[in-house]
Amino acid sequence: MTFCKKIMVMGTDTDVGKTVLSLLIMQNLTAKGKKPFYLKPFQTGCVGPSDSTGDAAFIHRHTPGLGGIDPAPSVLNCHKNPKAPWFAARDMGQTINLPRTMDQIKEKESSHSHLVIEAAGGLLVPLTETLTVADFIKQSKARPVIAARAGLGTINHTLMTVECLRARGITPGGIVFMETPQKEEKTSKTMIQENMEAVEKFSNVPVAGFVKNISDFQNPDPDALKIVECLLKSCHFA
Ligand SMILES: Nc1ncnc2c1ncn2[C@@H]1O[C@H](COP(=O)(O)OP(=O)(O)OP(=O)(O)O)[C@@H](O)[C@H]1O
Ligand SMILES: C[C@H](N)[C@H](N)CCCCCC(=O)O
Ligand SMILES: [Mg+2]
Repeated sequence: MTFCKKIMVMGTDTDVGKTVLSLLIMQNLTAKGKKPFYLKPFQTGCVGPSDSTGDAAFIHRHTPGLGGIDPAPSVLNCHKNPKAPWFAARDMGQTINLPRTMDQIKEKESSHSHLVIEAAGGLLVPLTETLTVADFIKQSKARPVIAARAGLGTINHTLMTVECLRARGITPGGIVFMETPQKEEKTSKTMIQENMEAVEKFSNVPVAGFVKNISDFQNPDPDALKIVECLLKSCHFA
């Protein structure tokens, strides 16, 4: 596998921890003296590109050196309603222009050493009436890593995501399980281990680990940073 300067943080669903995983990757690279650029090409539920509640603002708030910098250049398509990009754009009388978005990404690529790109929702979420997030990932040529929920149901969703990528000729670089705040009872350690075992065995994609609940995003647990280091190594991102 060749070294890669573009990583695509994708997920098994919306709300599975893609932004938190992107943050950990940004923090890892920044700590190594690199100057990564975060991109959120399709942000829905977006009041404006500088929106303080958006994913890009979250990344900026918690990445050393980015606090106070306007996150707007990270957001390439901003649509108000919190739904699939196809419909969020359509509600505003617009259509997502994928070729233009790809050009914008290429431009960022030429001016930054590392890009951390966060996809939208899960793999088959529509961007337009004919294109999905999977088409975007394929065209981006970025190395995909998968954020997955840690709890019950994740084996099926994660394995389907891997199959779906492979069916399109896309090779996933690694998987990280995230402890997202859940209303239901906390998932037991045993079940999390079983989930990781099943996914690794049936998918043959390296599982970097399980990121426990982070209480301070400015200072994540050293274990979380170790998992990200292992992920970046396994997918040859440097
Ligand atoms: N390891 C973790 N520790 C603490 N909170 C987490 C963790 N992972 C995710 N979360 C929280 O879970 C929620 C969903 O995570 P996140 O925003 O990263 O999901 P997402 O996949 O990026 O969603 P979207 O599809 O909207 O971009 C957020 O409130 C986030 O802060
Ligand atoms: C609004 C949300 N946070 C995401 N950005 C968009 C998620 C779209 C999910 C569509 C679906 O899978 O049904
Ligand atoms: Mg997000």
